[in-house]
Amino acid sequence: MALANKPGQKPVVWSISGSDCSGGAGIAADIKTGHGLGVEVCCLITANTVQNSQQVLNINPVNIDILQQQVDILLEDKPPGVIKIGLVANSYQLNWLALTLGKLKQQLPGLKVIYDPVGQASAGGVLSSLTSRDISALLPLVDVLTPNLQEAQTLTGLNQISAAELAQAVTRLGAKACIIKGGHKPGNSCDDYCLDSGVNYAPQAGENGISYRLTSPRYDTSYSHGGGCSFASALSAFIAHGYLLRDALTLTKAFINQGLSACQGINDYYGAFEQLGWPAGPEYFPKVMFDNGAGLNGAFAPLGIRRPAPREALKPGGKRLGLYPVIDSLAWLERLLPLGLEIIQLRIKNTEPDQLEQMVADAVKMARAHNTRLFINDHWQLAIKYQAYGVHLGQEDLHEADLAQIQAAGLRLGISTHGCYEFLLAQQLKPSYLAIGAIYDTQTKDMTGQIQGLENLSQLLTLATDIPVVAIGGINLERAADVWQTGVDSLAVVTAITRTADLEQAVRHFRHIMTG
Ligand SMILES: Cc1ncc(COP(=O)(O)OP(=O)(O)O)c(N)n1
Ligand SMILES: Cc1nc(C(=O)O)sc1CCOP(=O)(O)O
Ligand SMILES: [Mg+2]
Repeated sequence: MALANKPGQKPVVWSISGSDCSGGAGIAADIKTGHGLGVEVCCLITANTVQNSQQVLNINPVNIDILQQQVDILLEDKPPGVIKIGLVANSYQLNWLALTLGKLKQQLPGLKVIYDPVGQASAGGVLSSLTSRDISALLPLVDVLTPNLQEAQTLTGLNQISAAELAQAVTRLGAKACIIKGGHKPGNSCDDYCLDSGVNYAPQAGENGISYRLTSPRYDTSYSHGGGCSFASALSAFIAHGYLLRDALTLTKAFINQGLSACQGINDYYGAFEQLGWPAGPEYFPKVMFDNGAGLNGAFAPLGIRRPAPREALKPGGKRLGLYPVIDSLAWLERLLPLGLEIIQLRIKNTEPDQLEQMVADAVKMARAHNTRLFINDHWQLAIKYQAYGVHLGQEDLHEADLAQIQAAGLRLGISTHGCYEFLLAQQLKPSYLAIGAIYDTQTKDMTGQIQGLENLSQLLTLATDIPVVAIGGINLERAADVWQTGVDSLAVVTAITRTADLEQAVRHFRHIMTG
């Protein structure tokens, strides 16, 4: 996805919410957040509220005729990528909104709707008299609902159940995804729980979607008026930029943590949340809670320079790994091994089990004879059986493979990631390398919705630790220098090797780029 921050290229978010005259919440929060995150915010104001840090005096709903005129005129030249809904002040507005969203969704097929069900001001005071029954009429049109724990309980009428069960109850009411925010729950950490039943393309999502928890330490500050609105508007902005929900939420949490951290320790004045723009440091990013039952404590072995020493130093002398061909046959291996590459992957798809086993056995023997590090894609049991140098696993495989067994057998592990959510998740397993893809569109595999681009790759590299990073997807000789200059440790390629007319020359050119 491209981060279109330049004027004229900004994604458009419509904010349908109330004005807060004290400046912290509602439309004010949405505009400040949108400005910081490179989206254009169009404002459809539902109410002109009278409030300060202590109380809400009046709501003053806006007539739906005015809202309808605004929809009509904006559709002419600023159609939305995302609609963010905040305060819906009365049932007229709610009914109008349900009708209007239904029409807009038909007219604009990619449109996403994010709804932050604002009922109460954080200073105290009721902002909307709508009942949960009223609100539930809107939910089938909502892609992501962002209630806090209390709002989710009110909406579903369910108490004393976990965030996971609450999120399920909310999605049963019609919302495609639900994020239960943990900001108001006491404790040292702040956990947000997400159930995504299919808002975005997510290859590992099962029938019931994916669920996860993002956790961060709690920031001690009451300087957070408008934090809830800013959360939903940041999420809207990231989704408008084209991020998958899981990445948009991870970035949103980092955005919120960054704002709260700027006011850490300030508790004597009830001020507005600080919208500081794009998250600028790894310290603001949450931990992605993940459990595949492997119970791993340690790290996988680093990428030693040559077999067979099992625990050699990571990238000795700071040497980057360079070219990483990903091939599917012994014939390719035979041609590549004499060229003295540091690392090769055998990626075999759709081959009969006996033939597959023989191929893995032979490949391991051949690579060992050339002291080349051979990773086996997918087939981790065979990799262990024949003592390959390493295993490469995709995100889906992480839930099925026995990582503890791979680690105990002394094999290295490489993991594919596609965005900050997967990157942070995989980083916790301390693999031998992390792959990021797809950098560009690729002919080799359907990577719809997961193209990172150089900008996103560079941002992900700011989250990297000392684990080497491999870039993959659409990399060829013309693009190699740009990708290499981001600072990745390796370029993994399929077609740039397998479709070249002159293999030796292609390898030589790649090497030249990577030493330059
Ligand atoms: C270096 C590298 N990065 C990513 C991949 C993709 O692996 P995976 O997600 O397991 O998908 P398939 O390759 O199995 O289609 C890779 N193979 N190598
Ligand atoms: C196998 C694979 N995995 C990717 C990922 O992003 O995880 S992209 C990809 C295809 C790489 O092939 P080529 O170099 O021909 O574009
Ligand atoms: Mg795989």
